[in-house]
Amino acid sequence: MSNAPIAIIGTGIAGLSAARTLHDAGQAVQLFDKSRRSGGRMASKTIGSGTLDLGTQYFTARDRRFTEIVHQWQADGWADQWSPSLFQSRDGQLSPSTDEQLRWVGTPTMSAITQGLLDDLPVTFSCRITDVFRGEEFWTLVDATGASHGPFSQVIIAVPAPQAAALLAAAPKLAAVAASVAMEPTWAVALGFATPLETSVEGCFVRDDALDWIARDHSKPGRDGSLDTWVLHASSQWSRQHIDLSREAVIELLHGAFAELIDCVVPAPAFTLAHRWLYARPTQPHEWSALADPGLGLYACGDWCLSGRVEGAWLSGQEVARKLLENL
Ligand SMILES: Cc1cc2nc3c(=O)[nH]c(=O)nc-3n(C[C@H](O)[C@H](O)[C@H](O)COP(=O)(O)OP(=O)(O)OC[C@H]3O[C@@H](n4cnc5c(N)ncnc54)[C@H](O)[C@@H]3O)c2cc1C
Ligand SMILES: NC(=O)c1ccc[n+]([C@@H]2O[C@H](COP(=O)([O-])OP(=O)(O)OC[C@H]3O[C@@H](n4cnc5c(N)ncnc54)[C@H](O)[C@@H]3O)[C@@H](O)[C@H]2O)c1
Repeated sequence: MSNAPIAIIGTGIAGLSAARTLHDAGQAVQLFDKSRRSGGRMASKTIGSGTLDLGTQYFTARDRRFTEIVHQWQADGWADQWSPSLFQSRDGQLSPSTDEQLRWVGTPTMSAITQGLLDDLPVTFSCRITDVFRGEEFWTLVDATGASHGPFSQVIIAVPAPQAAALLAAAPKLAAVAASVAMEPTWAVALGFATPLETSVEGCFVRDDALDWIARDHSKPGRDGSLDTWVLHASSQWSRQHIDLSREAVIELLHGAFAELIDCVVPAPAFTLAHRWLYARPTQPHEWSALADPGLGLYACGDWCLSGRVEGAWLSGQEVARKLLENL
């Protein structure tokens, strides 16, 4: 057995779930991410004095193992329950839609969870891995600048399926599985109002043309900042149809749809932002848990291996760590 560390590509919840478990089992890990910080689709955006959750809005916990870890995160101060005043909108009709479901958010921002998991594990940010190849004994990673990283004993790829497919070239069967997963885009828009909107809506499931979900970000626990902030998510279909639209045009259209939907006057926002998530969610859930070629030492995990939600991504990371440890 070699002393070379295990490389993990991706510091979203799946990669970090695996990293933490491997580290706790005494394995050395080295993480890489193309972004400047951890979180992936659970990342939060800093806007002036506050922050916004532009991707994941909340998460639910149905699996016992995930429920236990979420309670641990709550005890650590990284997560808390969010009980928004919930509505739904169908055919332009807004109506209350309360339920009993427990919903969780990171505190004070969604990214607090991945930051907590990352802690002081070794990580290289702003490093897009473009090639993963195996020599006689060890793995080497190559980044977009052409620089090499290694040697590594094993590699875990924890990125969205279409990006994972290219990095799994050394294991064609795994690459083919990843390549078979279609992922849908989501346009996200944030609006900040200087004066709070006069509505009791804090979250709304929408089934109209453009929008899919709206949330009063400011209503989540631990959020500060002076603006009344809202996040709007377009439906997969609308996002696909408007995939190449400019940010300004997307803000204008979704702001218009929001103003039509909400039951109050919507003044001009003091702040706007648009973000395009190209690989927001798999078109359907899968039951792979994680992909593994133990002989080679190449593994893959991510939300696309399970439910396409935070819970599925975390469970997939657990499963990849379990498989890897089992094969050491
Ligand atoms: C708009 C939106 C709303 C959502 N809402 C919810 C919700 O309300 N509830 C819920 O449960 N889930 C929601 N989700 C889904 C949830 O965010 C994901 O299921 C989960 O965060 C996926 O985690 P992951 O670790 O698998 O992938 P990611 O979070 O995508 O992490 C992958 C990481 O890999 C990095 N990366 C990619 N390619 C490379 C490369 N070549 N080299 C280096 N790094 C690379 C990326 O920068 C990223 O940090 C939402 C997603 C989006 C986009
Ligand atoms: N936009 C994206 O890219 C993206 C990606 C992944 C997940 N998501 C969203 O994340 C959420 C996570 O799913 P979950 O199962 O953890 O959460 P959940 O149980 O709250 O919601 C699941 C789905 O059930 C319906 N629903 C739930 N409560 C409702 C209510 N009170 N009134 C009306 N409809 C209600 C909605 O259609 C909702 O999408 C979903 O809403 C999903 O659409 C979005």
